[in-house]
Amino acid sequence: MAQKEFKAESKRLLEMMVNSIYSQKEIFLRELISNASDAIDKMYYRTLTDESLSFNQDDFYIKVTADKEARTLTIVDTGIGMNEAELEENLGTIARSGSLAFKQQNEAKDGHDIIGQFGVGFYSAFMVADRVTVVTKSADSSQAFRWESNGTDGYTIEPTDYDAVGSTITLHLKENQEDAEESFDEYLDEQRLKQIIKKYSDFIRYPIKMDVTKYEQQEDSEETVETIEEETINSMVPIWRKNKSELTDADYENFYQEKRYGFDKPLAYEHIHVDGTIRYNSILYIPETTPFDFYSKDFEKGLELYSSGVLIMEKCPDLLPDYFSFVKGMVDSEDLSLNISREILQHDRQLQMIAKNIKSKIKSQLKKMLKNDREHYEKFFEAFGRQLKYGVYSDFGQNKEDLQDLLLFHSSKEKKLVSLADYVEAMPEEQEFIYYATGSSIDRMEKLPQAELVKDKGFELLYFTEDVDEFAIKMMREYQGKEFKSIASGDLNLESEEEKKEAEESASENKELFDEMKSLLADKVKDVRISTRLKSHPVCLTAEGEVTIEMEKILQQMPDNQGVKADKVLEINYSHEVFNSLKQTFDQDKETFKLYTNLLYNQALLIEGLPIEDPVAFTNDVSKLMK
Ligand SMILES: Nc1ncnc2c1ncn2[C@@H]1O[C@H](COP(=O)(O)OP(=O)(O)OP(=O)(O)O)[C@@H](O)[C@H]1O
Repeated sequence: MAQKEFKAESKRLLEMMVNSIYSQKEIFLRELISNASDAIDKMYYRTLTDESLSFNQDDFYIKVTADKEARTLTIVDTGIGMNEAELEENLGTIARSGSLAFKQQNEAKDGHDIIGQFGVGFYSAFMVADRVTVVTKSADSSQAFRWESNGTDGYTIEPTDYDAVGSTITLHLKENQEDAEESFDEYLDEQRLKQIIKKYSDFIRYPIKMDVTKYEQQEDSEETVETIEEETINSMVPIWRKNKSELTDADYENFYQEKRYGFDKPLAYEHIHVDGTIRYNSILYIPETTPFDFYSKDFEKGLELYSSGVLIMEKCPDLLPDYFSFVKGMVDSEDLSLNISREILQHDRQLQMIAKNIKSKIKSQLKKMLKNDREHYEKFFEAFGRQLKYGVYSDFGQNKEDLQDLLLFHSSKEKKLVSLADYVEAMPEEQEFIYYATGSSIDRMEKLPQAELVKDKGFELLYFTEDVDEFAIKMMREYQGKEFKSIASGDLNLESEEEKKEAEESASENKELFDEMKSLLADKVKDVRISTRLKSHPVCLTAEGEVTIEMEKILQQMPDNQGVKADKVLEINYSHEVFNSLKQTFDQDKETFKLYTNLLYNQALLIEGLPIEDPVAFTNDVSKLMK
């Protein structure tokens, strides 16, 4: 029989698994039971919806058997099974292609325990076993197959005999290691197995059976008689049907992990029972960390959808708006039909009502967290805040009202994240606008010449570091009647009447000078004018109109870049001594005036983080100054 190699990625993951010193090896059982339960879910659904199949509740179960002599642990399920191609596909490779890269990346950072951060799945069996055998027959095939592997040299697949549809996974447990204080015997121990099943898999909806030893005292003698009885170990009541008061944080955490909603811990959860015009139970989770593929096109949002306890869809996208796509969890409703197709489901009124209800629950949960548990909220926002900002921006801003109070931005004054409500509340009476700066880092924005005057007035500035920030804010236009104002565009309205008059006078006095500069920079800027926003710096670039310089930078990087440009304005600080030199050269030395104009323009580009069009010419210009 030919031995097949694991795919390269799987091989590396297996090595990690086999050599793992991960402390909680017991979770392998949770993973295998969870797979068994998923397989039964599929079979259960099929027998309920296919009239040619007969339905018998007792047909659906998982059985765990330990054989001390053979040192094997067996997990039998009556699920949907796998055919040869599925065996190959599912157990010879790893489904999620990006996952290994992510694991490796994080392994370096976090050391050995990283394996525990992932849904280790089927391969976790190799943490405790040195050989794993899977015998399985698919519901769609008359031939059964046997897959076997020692976890290192690849695997074999061969046809075999197996009566029923379903799978049997046999783990040949590793030898105990004397020096490593590791004993794999514990996974043969009845009590220990019961304890692990109770701990992690109590809410599995199908019976998890075990042959349990019972001791019975004989009536008329001292002797006890040992009998073996099959017992269901788990309580089987799905967690979502239980009362919140019966459940602990650990129960919700276990469910999250058992369901592999994420590889981390949930940051927050919400258990919802609704019993009115719509009826449903739901458990929703906010993960602690951003899934590695979250901001990629491969990420699929959605909640598990059950109809009266039967799983009908693994990821129902219609239950979550895009901006809450990070939410994980499930919904179970009696009001949905089992046979509903994906297309019809989308238009189902009940489902739409549930989705609406869930949306508002998530929103209020987040608001509550923001108000009562800022530390957690900031953690959440760090992981998923960008998605909320996209939410404000997308769909032509129709969700901005829903989301605006969930946003946080860095504040120049507070040196931490503030909400828009915090900002507005702290605004001095005379402050008209919500000021913001955009840039690649806070450090850079702190030093922006345009920021000086705003800060000098005692006004707070919001620092936007993410591409989406300014687009989102432009969509909002205002918050609580206060307009957003970029410090690098338009009129900031900061100067007093007197200052305004002075600036106007200087502008008309120096009209020719500015006209000359403008014509020298004709293809580069739309205007050159006196600045009312500068204090200690001689120049800056600003933008007129809707597109700011930062937006131009972002739009230029987009694949479908349509060459959108900001209308740039070179602003000159007329109180700066550089302006006096400029005036002098304008009157006496046109060549130097041209040189200064170019230098000032290029300085302004540098401050904005924009590339200098001709760096050689620029350095030549600087050299000329030194002569
Ligand atoms: N007992 C089983 N019966 C039928 N199919 C199974 C069984 N166990 C595993 N599989 C199949 O093998 C696949 C791989 O399982 P594995 O546990 O490695 O990952 P997963 O469950 O898909 O995802 P995760 O990475 O979240 O664990 C499953 O998706 C399923 O299709």
